[in-house]
Amino acid sequence: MAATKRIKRALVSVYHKDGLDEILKKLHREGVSFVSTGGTQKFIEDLGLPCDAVEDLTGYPSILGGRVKTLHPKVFGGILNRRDNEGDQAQIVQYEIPEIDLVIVDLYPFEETVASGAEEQAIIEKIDIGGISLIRAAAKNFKDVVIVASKAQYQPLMQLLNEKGAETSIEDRKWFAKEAFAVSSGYDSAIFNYFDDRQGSHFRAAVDDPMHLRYGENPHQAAKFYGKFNNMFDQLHGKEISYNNLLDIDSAVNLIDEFDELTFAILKHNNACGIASRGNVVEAWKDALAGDPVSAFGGILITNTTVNKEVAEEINKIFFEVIIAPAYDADALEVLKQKKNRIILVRKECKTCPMQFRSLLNGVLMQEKDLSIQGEADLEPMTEKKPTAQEVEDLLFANKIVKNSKSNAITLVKNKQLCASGIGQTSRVDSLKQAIEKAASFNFDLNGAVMASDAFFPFADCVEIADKAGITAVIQPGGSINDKLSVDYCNEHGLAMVKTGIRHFKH
Ligand SMILES: NC(=O)c1ncn([C@@H]2O[C@H](COP(=O)(O)O)[C@@H](O)[C@H]2O)c1NC=O
Repeated sequence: MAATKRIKRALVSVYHKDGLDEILKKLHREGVSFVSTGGTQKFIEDLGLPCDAVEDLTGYPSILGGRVKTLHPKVFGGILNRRDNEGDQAQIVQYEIPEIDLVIVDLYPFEETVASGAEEQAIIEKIDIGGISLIRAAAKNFKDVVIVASKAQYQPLMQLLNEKGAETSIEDRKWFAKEAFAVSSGYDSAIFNYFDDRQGSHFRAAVDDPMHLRYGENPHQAAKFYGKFNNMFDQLHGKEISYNNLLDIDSAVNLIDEFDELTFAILKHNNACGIASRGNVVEAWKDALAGDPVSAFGGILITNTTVNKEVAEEINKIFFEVIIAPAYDADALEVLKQKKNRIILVRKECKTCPMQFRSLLNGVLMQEKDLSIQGEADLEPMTEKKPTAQEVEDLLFANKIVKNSKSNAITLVKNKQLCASGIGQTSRVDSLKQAIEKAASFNFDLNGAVMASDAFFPFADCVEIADKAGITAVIQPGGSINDKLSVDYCNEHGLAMVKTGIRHFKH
């Protein structure tokens, strides 16, 4: 019980004053006295409670336009002195420093100021110095001091006061200290993001309000998303987003962003199982669905055009989890909302993070996102036969899909429609065989189709299998010491092959 402490004096310095009334009144009833900075002091006194001015404690006024108000040994000595350290105690007596056992801070709203589009000078003034120092000091001395570092901790503090009066245990204080360091590290990360010219692009484990997810990869795993989902999407309908939903949504967005033409795509487990570019949304949907109507069940749908009622009625014939579009006609929404759980998302104008992170072992991997897109000018012919104009369009189309498919990946395309992909196989030959078999099972005629490979061909086996399936043109990165084997085969059998020089592994 030795670690139980009673709060006697609180330093309160909050930017937003709301939400504190009941806490302050309760603390007052428990005999706690207050010391406060200008605006907060006025707020406390307006509640009819006594409050000392921090200026009277320090003997200094607030100076430099409020940049220095609590930064003083009388304040920090009162927080940081170790109650069981003789030297510390002698010094606080010598310098007449009153002890402070509770610190309540609500920091200057830095992120909100940045988001409001304010001028740089206004933003810089919202970098809290005194408040963050108070938080760090009080959290460091959690053995003796309670730190309430943001409004999010008002409720736990109120609960504590209701349960125990002004008494706190070491466990209570340590919990508040942990929360305080989450606030201070999140705050500094936000400031770093502002100064970093790749804004928002780095890993911020400490963002203040992660999005709660329905569950993780499996229902027995809890999960959170550290990001700003609502900046990217408006959810119009459906159940709470899950971890797998987010992975699929990310894959869907990355895929659709490759296409300028009107396109519809269906994804399952992060890979496209159907995609087509067409002159109107109904045709695009129908030809995407034809790619693999079996896998489409329970899939993620994405398009880069408005969803109208006609296509909504077509889509409604199958079960799917999520639909993403830039806009929906009102009558289309009525149709899509018929199923209660369906997640309907409007994609907003908002950039995705240009960096990728992945946790493994005891750390986090970071890499630039694969943002390389190949156009016609990037295609280098490798064979005597050159691809036709139609084949070039299909090769570029296939290359965009294979880039967004799990390696080893092979994609077969005809007339800007995905015929089939082979994905996530340990050998490229297996990927190709899987794709050919799948295309056949959905009645695709591969004569005149094209093949994309996410990495080079070490042997001629893939082009040989492709040729026998009717494929007439191939796109690949090139760069194998054995490129010649595949090129020779294509020359002997009249296939066109182009290389891009860019590998698109996706593990
Ligand atoms: N400069 C200081 O010494 C200082 N001490 C506390 N603050 C902040 O001042 C705000 C409260 O000011 P007021 O009580 O005057 O409204 C709080 O957000 C607190 O985090 C300070 N301001 C910025 O650093």
